[in-house]
Amino acid sequence: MKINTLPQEFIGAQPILKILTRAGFEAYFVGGSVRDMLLSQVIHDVDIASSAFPEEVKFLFEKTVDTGIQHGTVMVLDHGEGYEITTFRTESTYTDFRRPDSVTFVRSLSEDLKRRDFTINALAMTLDGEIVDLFGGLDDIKNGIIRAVGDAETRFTEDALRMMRALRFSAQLGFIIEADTQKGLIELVPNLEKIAVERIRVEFEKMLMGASAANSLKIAVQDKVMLYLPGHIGQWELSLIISDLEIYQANHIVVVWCHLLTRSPLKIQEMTHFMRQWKLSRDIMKTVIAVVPIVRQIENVTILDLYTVYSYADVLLEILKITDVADKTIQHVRSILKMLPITQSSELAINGSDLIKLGIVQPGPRMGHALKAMEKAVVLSEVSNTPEALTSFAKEQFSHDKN
Ligand SMILES: Nc1ccn([C@@H]2O[C@H](COP(=O)(O)OP(=O)(O)OP(=O)(O)O)[C@@H](O)[C@H]2O)c(=O)n1
Repeated sequence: MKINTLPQEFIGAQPILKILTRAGFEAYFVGGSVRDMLLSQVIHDVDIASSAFPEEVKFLFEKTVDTGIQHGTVMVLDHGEGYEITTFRTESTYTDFRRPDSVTFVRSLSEDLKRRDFTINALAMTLDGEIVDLFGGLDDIKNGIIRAVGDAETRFTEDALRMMRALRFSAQLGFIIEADTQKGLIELVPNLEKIAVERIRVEFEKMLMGASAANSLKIAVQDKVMLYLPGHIGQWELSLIISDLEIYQANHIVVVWCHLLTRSPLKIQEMTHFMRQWKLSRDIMKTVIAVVPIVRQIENVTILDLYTVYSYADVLLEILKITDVADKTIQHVRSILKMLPITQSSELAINGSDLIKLGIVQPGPRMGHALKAMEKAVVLSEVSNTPEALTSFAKEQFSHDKN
């Protein structure tokens, strides 16, 4: 198969491939960029794989940076753009970054492609758009299948994170996981415990933001993946989360965590412990701690007796259909927001430069604090949103502050 009109992202990198091939090396576009182009998705980084060894790449190009030389990756700088060139290699180098592996460089593209995770990620493309498909990746893209390259157990043993990647790609692309690949996953899922939490978290978050998140989470529950992830989310909460995700998915990682914890019965202290287990950033933890109690109050979530739910399922579902809890909550939040004097800080009647002109606050770190205080006072209707009211409020509050 040949792609006649290459997307811009590849055209910019074509001169790099030309230099490599003219010097007698093989060079291809590989990995996610080729997959995303074929799926008409946004192309992120264009990766290049080559038979040239790192020293040979550095000899051929004027400006290079050793971004991952021990793994065979050199970045070439060209017209302000950076392109990563990785030498064809055999062993998996995807294991935990805290345990650097030995890498064997090879001169053959097929050796390189066959140690990649899934057929859809094991496609290569030549400089002029010819697709190299050694493992049926094109058919799998057409038919919507996540299939390990060769033997699934071997691929998952090389890097257990690939099991999370299978679920993540399945959620993002709406692809099914092929039977042998799923069998390998079920077999090797305990190996997830050996993987750094940070790596698992990235895949888990991407999975939950995918359009088919509900389906992937269902598989994760059925195949016991959830048992090997940090923290503990109970069966009942998981089923709630899955049914939420069937309709709507988070568009940001903060929303992912707020959603999960809203559905959990954890108290604040326990939530902090759970989030530490997942090694979430301070910022995300702070947001979750602020947002979740509010959402819970609005929804008035109660912990239900599972057996009662089971016994009265039909009646309960009918009542829920009628009361439509989620929709009511959204309307409630919207009506609260509508009643507030402002919806964002830019609507404040005076701004930072007004405060400077009035000589109340000097430019510097106190400015942010002063603006936040004005915003909060207006939102809580302690001060009217007029220049006069805000000026006297600011004078009273801040003019004695030292800048
Ligand atoms: N555990 C992994 C990670 C990556 N890869 C290979 O390395 C390529 C690049 O990996 P990465 O940039 O992590 O992911 P992408 O597939 O590009 O996907 P995304 O950009 O959506 O993360 C993949 O396509 C795949 O061929 C792999 O075989 N095993």
